[in-house]
Amino acid sequence: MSDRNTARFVNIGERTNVTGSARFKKLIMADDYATAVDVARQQVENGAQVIDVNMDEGLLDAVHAMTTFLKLIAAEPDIARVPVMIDSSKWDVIEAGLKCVSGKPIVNSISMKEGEEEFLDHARKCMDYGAAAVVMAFDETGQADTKQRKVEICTRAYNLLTSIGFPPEDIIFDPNIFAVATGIEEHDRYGLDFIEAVSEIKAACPHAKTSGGLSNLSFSFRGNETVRRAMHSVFLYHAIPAGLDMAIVNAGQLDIYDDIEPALREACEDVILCLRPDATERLIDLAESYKGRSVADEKAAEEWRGWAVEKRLEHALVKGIDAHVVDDTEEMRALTSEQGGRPIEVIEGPLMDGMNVVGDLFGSGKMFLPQVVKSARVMKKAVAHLIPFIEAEKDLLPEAERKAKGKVIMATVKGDVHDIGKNIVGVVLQCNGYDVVDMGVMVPWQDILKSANDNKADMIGLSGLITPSLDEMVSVAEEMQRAGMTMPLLIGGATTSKVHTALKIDPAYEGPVIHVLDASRAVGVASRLLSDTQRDEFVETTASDYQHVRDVREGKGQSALFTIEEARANFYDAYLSDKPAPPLQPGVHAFDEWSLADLREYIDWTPFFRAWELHGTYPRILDDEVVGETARSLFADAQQMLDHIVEENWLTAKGVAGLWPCARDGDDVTIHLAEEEEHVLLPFLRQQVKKSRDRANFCLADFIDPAGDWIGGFAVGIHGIEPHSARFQADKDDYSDILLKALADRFAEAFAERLHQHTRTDLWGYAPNEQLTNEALIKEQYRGIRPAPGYPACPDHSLKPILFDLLDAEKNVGLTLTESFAMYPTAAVSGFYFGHPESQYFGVARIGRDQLEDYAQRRGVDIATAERWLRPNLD
Ligand SMILES: C[S@@+](CC[C@H](N)C(=O)[O-])C[C@H]1O[C@@H](n2cnc3c(N)ncnc32)[C@H](O)[C@@H]1O
Repeated sequence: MSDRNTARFVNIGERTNVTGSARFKKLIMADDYATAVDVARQQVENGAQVIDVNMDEGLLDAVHAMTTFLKLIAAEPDIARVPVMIDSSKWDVIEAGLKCVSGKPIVNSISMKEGEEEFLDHARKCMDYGAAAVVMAFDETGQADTKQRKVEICTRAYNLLTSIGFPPEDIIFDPNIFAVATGIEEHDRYGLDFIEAVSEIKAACPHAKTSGGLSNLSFSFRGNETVRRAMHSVFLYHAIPAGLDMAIVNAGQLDIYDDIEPALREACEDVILCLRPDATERLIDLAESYKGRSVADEKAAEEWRGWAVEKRLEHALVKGIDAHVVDDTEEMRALTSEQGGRPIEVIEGPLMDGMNVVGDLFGSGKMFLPQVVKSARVMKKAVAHLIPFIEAEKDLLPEAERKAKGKVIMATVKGDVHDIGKNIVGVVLQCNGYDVVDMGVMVPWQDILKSANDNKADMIGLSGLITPSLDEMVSVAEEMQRAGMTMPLLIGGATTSKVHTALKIDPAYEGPVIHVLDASRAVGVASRLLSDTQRDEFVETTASDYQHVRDVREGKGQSALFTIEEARANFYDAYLSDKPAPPLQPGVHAFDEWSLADLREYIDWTPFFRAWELHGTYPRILDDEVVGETARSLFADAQQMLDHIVEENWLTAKGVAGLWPCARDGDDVTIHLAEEEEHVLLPFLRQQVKKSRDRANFCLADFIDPAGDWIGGFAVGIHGIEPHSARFQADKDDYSDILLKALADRFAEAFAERLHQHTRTDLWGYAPNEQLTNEALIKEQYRGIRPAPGYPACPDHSLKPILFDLLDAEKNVGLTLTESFAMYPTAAVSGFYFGHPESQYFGVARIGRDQLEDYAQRRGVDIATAERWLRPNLD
């Protein structure tokens, strides 16, 4: 905003509002009032002259929260010097608040929504407390949207209020700021109508003031802070001279009008003042180039655009900025051509030089994965621009091919659908000059071997996330051996390990086998394998390292096991009188479309950063000295994509939860499906490793009463990523594609958390009054557990078909299982619910031959099948 405007304009701080600030909400929900008071203090320090306080949140006792908070800030002289705006849609909360404020309060808000009588009743109460009141332009028929309605309603309210002696200087009209640039034509005049209405209201209602909630205006640009700030400043620049006295704003976030980039300022002005029919489109187009940029970035941005084209390309690659890369690549190509050069030289010269800088920074730990993936996106866009030129030249110069450092076949093995890790490694290799043939997911060994031969590949990289994939990788190695291949085999993915690679995969194949710990090691491994000078030594060192792992394992012997009978005798003796009461709502409950906006609040962000190989706990990671900057930028991009996902309904969250009567029968839990007179057996495994006397040999069945009890199950899945993923891939945008997949995974986990909570409070209802913050949920500070098949307490993935049948998960959630029991869509979670207060997670670990045979018999399968299912728990 301009300096000339600020003098008499009043900023109302908006951060002490649980509906508008996730952080403030978190603090209040966690009863952390001390930090919440600091939020108010910061608002005042940042220039807020009034602070708006809102505690309208379904799970909160808003009266209690409002009174507690107001009393606390009343005791802080540096905060209490500014008036408080008590903001609630509930009158009892407002009245409770009025009782706690010592200075002049402001009520936000009253209106004629419920008719004149209630309006005047509330107005009289405000007068009793000496409070000013925000009067919304809202009447019995709804909110005022046009200028005419705004003026009409406010004038009518003014006449009513002054007729009962309400002081006109205590009236603050809020004629509703609505979102503009939404793409809906009727919204085009919203900004202008507000500004013009303010001017007319001020003329018609002497001494009354006007206000508005500014953040609505720019709602269409959520996540794009630069554009939002510019819109707000431009809006105020015009609304204040028209008579706007105050607005609810983030006081620390207003730009100086004259400092806004002229093109952006003009585009905002066109939208807000409705100056041209294509104003929205123009602003949206322009907004693209401001995405994810801070004000400091922008200043830097202007500077680098003046550099020489080679430097600009390098800068774009290192910073991952794709906004101008096609123009710059074209400029470079034209320049090269003028000097008699060929288009391929643009790749081999400046683009590869830039990527080498990226590679060096990544290799030396000065750059991190998300940035590298962004750089790769820039590179791909540049290369895509050059390809037609290179191809057009091919007839003339058939040898004009890019010389790759090597060719790598990448695949997620048969039965597995997870590909985030594989995609990240693929991108990292590509941007370091390797040709990557990405075969996708669920690839059978036959196809992998064929593609390796057809493409004359230099190596194969296998990826997998679930434990059955480990076996599949052994099969690929065996088949490569049988086919007489010699190329290196790279192994990666969450459940893979150096030990498993050394013990199981390496012995199956005589060629080099290398476990790649994470994407940051992939380039180092690939380059050493292809280096004339380093290869032999690297292969030998790794092989002897793996031999050493095998020797140690051999010499160490294995932990002693109880017999299965001894282990059962040492079961965990839960205090069964504490078992949960029967559910309030037994049976199966399907949820077709759980609100994504609700799930967003339940996201656990720490694993999100881990997926991008940024290690640290959220939110501290954002301030981490080393990775903080990258984490913040990645997080901002994630928020921006989340805004789109939620507002434009990109994804659908489907879930199902079931609660069934059951009883423990040895290590089985028998579920009684009453209506069908049918029994379903859930066979669990028991720890067999010898324990000292006071430690039990756990089995999940131990948490269930043999005399009768209840157990639950759930499955959730996130649908709908495909069209968006395809769009990103078509746009050569791996960064957004990986981001989307990682966010879909986050939604699945958040849904599992949310549904478990709903089960405890409502469906099962054994914890009806539970009120935990998201942090407490993530720390599992609730009663009960939700063990997932494939995880250590129930490691057998083959329990999933049983669970899916009970829940009818295919129909209710649209989930299917691969032959290795991986769930599809990939962003999915399933598991059991145990409600006993002593139920806990543990690891089954190694089991004996006796339990294997017993388990095979209980499941009604042959030993070989049981062996396949339980392989990770055998020797
Ligand atoms: C993998 S984390 C996921 C939650 C995390 N907040 C997230 O968003 O990614 C925790 C879940 O894994 C499963 N889990 C963890 N340890 C387990 C164990 N020992 N046995 C069975 N399931 C386990 C449970 O389903 C638990 O809720």
